[in-house]
Amino acid sequence: MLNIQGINQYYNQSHILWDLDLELKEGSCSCLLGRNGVGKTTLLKCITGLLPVRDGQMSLKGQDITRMSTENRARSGIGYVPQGREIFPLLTVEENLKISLGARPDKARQIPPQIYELFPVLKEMKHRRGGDLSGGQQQQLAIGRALVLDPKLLILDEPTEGIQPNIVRDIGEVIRKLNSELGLTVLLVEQKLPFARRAAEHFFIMERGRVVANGEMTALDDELIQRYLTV
Ligand SMILES: Nc1ncnc2c1ncn2[C@@H]1O[C@H](COP(=O)(O)OP(=O)(O)OP(=O)(O)O)[C@@H](O)[C@H]1O
Repeated sequence: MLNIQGINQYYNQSHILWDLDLELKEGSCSCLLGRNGVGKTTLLKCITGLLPVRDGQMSLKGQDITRMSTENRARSGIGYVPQGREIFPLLTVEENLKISLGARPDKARQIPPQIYELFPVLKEMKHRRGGDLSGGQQQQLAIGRALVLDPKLLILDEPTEGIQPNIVRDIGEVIRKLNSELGLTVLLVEQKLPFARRAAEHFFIMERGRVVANGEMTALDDELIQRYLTV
């Protein structure tokens, strides 16, 4: 459903992504792995349109999105939960969720009830300011905000970073549910291997701006871990 072919990306003169290819199958749940600085976040930002690619091609469900704006990619079905969550601390939980409503093609005015069903804590706290929530609650809010747009592909950048273990478990369950029950295609960047193994069925490993290995999560063995992931 997402097809990336030969993309190159630069920060000024620094060449970060090198002829990178990646393909996500419809309904799959994949984890992007790799040591710090190999280009994982950069790749996610290229997929969402936050960063331009110099060349190469990206398509979503057959539609060329390579030069499409971030807003139009969101409307086309790409949901993004950024690293560090980036919620609006002074807006309430409800306002944080409503901000995305304007971009829905159907111009819905109400927050889809499913979001409060997935994250009951957001309903309980809907009048609280985003900045007053715990890290785990803010992460749930960031995922909820991405879901407001009813995405087909959900991209999450380190969703468990700095979050207490019981909430990490909840987030893992929500990701599984979104993928297996609601059919969303999921791509996440994750440093915690046990979480990655539980949440995703496929892996992609990046090194120096390229995808150097990929496969079923069950094939992620000690040799690959030693070679590409151990610090
Ligand atoms: N805004 C920027 N300007 C210049 N260089 C950048 C910028 N953002 C990232 N880089 C560099 O690009 C490279 C890839 O960074 P990126 O954040 O994509 O890696 P990553 O694999 O996500 O790492 P991490 O696991 O630490 O988040 C790194 O060398 C980083 O220093």
